[in-house]
Amino acid sequence: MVKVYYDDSVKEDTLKGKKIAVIGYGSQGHAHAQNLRDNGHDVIIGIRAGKSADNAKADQFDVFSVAEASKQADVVMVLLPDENQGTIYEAEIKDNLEAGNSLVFAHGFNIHYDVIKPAADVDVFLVAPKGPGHLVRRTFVEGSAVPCLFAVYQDATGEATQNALSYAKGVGGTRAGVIETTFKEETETDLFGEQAVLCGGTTHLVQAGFETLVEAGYQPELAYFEVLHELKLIVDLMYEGGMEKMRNSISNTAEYGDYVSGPRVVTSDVKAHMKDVLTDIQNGNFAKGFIDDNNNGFKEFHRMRAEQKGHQITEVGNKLRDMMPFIDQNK
Ligand SMILES: NC(=O)C1=CN([C@@H]2O[C@H](COP(=O)(O)OP(=O)(O)OC[C@H]3O[C@@H](n4cnc5c(N)ncnc54)[C@H](OP(=O)(O)O)[C@@H]3O)[C@@H](O)[C@H]2O)C=CC1
Ligand SMILES: CC[C@](O)(C(C)=O)C(=O)O
Ligand SMILES: [Mg+2]
Ligand SMILES: [Mg+2]
Repeated sequence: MVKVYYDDSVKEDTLKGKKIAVIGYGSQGHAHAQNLRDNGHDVIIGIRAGKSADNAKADQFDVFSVAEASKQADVVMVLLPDENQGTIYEAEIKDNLEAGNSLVFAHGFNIHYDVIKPAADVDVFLVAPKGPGHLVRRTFVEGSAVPCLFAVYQDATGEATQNALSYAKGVGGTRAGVIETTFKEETETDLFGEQAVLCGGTTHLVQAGFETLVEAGYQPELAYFEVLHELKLIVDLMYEGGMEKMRNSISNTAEYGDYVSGPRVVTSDVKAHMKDVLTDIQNGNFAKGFIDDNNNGFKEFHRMRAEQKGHQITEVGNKLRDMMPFIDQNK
């Protein structure tokens, strides 16, 4: 049985009194920095000039360049885009780490795929929230939390595990549960989850459902409510009580249709394709494609982003959400 760490399991808050530099103030950065500070940690921000830096200053943080923050800190948490971490680490972080410092990540990508090769005298660990950064902050403020994973890649001081747990507690993760993993397992499962189910799988399932209804002559607005808006309400029930609670709340008609038609849509072919996706993650093909495209100015990424934005579901959704003031699109 896996050990799950909760607040009570982390007796030694070893990072209290140490200086933590959060590098980057985007989705994860703003949440880690604010949650850690609210839990009594000493946090500074390392960031370039621009919107994120302005946000960090507006949130009353001391803001420095990436190099200066890395130099001042005992713990350097790298919350930059994965595709830029290698370059910024070489230019601004590497030479500012001292023996015994901690180099920390929220995703194992750059260590696992050998982009960043840290010096042997620093601790290297990850604390990876299993949820979007804005929800890491929102749930923390509401009194709950997003669960986290932690993993130790390199333990130079002998204190890396305790420090990782102290960090996980600082961002609120131990309120919900924190599980130990490895950089390999975190990287591969996170990439698989976001590609096959959480993001890629879900968006393309929703779009296919929307297109099927619209192409059959049904109203696009109705199709949006049916396959996108209501998805949240269904997933909320699964979040609260698993598939059982959701199936208990829907009609018998819907539950019967779930069993009869679900497997007609998500066929054994789909699982075979999922296995292909996992293989490309495990053998490094996905990482190579992502890194190569970034080196090529992200041409393919920007083409796909523009194509998706042009889909009819975007326009219909924007119009319908504008009519629902209780949905705060800027939250
Ligand atoms: N998004 C998420 O919810 C999750 C992310 N992660 C991981 O967390 C890490 C951060 O991802 P995420 O929060 O999405 O990243 P974001 O893109 O939201 O934020 C990146 C931050 O890095 C800053 N930045 C970019 N380039 C530079 C630079 N050259 N110098 C200094 N600062 C720079 C950006 O500032 P600017 O405004 O100036 O561009 C921004 O503040 C990644 O490893 C990711 O895999 C893990 C779990 C979930
Ligand atoms: C699901 C996407 C994610 O892995 C996350 C929010 O956990 C990410 O990389 O943003
Ligand atoms: Mg994730
Ligand atoms: Mg991810």
